[in-house]
Amino acid sequence: MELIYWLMKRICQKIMDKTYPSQSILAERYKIEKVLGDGSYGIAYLCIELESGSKCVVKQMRKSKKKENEKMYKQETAALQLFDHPSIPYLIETFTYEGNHFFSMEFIEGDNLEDLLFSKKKVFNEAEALLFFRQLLEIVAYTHKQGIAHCDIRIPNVMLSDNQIYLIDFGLSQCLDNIHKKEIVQDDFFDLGDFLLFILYSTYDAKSKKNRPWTEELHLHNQTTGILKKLLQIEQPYSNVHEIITDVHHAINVISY
Ligand SMILES: Nc1ncnc2c1ncn2[C@@H]1O[C@H](COP(=O)(O)OP(=O)(O)OP(=O)(O)O)[C@@H](O)[C@H]1O
Repeated sequence: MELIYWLMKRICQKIMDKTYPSQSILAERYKIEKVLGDGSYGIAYLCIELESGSKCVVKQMRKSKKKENEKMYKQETAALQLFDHPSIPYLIETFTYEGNHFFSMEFIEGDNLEDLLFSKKKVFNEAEALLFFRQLLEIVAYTHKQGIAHCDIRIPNVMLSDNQIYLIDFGLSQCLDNIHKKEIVQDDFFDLGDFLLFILYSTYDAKSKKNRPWTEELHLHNQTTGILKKLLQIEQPYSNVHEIITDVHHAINVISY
C-alpha cells in the first residue's frame, strides 16, 4: 500500500513538475541548452538569452511542493536582487510561463566544488584551500553585512572559475533581522567549517579502512586546526566573520613562510 502511495505521488510530481527539454523556448526569450541541476526545489537550466545571444541560468520552481518552494523562490530572488557583488550571480528577471515560476540569472562559467573534488579529482593543498576559503569568507562577510545568511553553504553551492570563488543557490537564505540572528550566523559558520574540511580532505589518501577523527587523518598546521575547531564549535565559536578572516589571514602567512 505504501509503495503504491509512493508511486502515485512520484507520478503526480513528474506530471506537475514539467522539465522542459533542450531547445525549448521559454517565454519567447530563453532557449534551453541543457539541465544543470534537478534539485528538490527547482530545476536549473543553462539557457541562451535570445536577444543578446549570451548564456544565462534559468531556474524553474517545482509546482508539486508549491507552499515550501514559493518561500524559497521568494527568498532566492529577493537575495539576488539585493546583492551587488562580483562573486554572486546577478538576477536578470523573474517571470511566469505556462503557469510555472522562473527566474533568470548570470551564468558563471566554471565548475562547482562538488564536481571538481569528486568527478575531476581536484586536489587543494592546505595553503590553496585557505586562499580559496578566504575568498568565500569575503563573500559571506558581504552577505551578512547586507543582512542575509546563506544557510546552505555546501560544496555544490560554491563554484570556481578562473581561480575565483562564487557563491550560488540562495534558496534557503534567511534575513538576519530577527531574534535568532546569532544561531543563524553560527549555522553559516558551521557550514563553512564543513566546507573547509571537504576541500582539505582532497589530499587525503585513505590507507587504512579504520575511520579516525579528522584531527588525526589530516596533518594540518595548528592555526588551521584551531580555525576548524572554532567553526565546528568544538572550541569557543567565532562571533563574527571578520574574526575568521583575521585567523585565516594569519594561518596563510604562517603556512606560506
Ligand atoms: N548562476 C549559475 N551559473 C552557473 N552554474 C550554475 C548557476 N546556478 C546554478 N548552477 C549549476 O547548477 C547546479 C544546480 O543549481 P542550484 O544548486 O541552484 O539548484 P538545484 O540544486 O537544482 O536546486 P536545489 O536548490 O533544490 O538544490 C549547481 O550546482 C551549479 O553547478
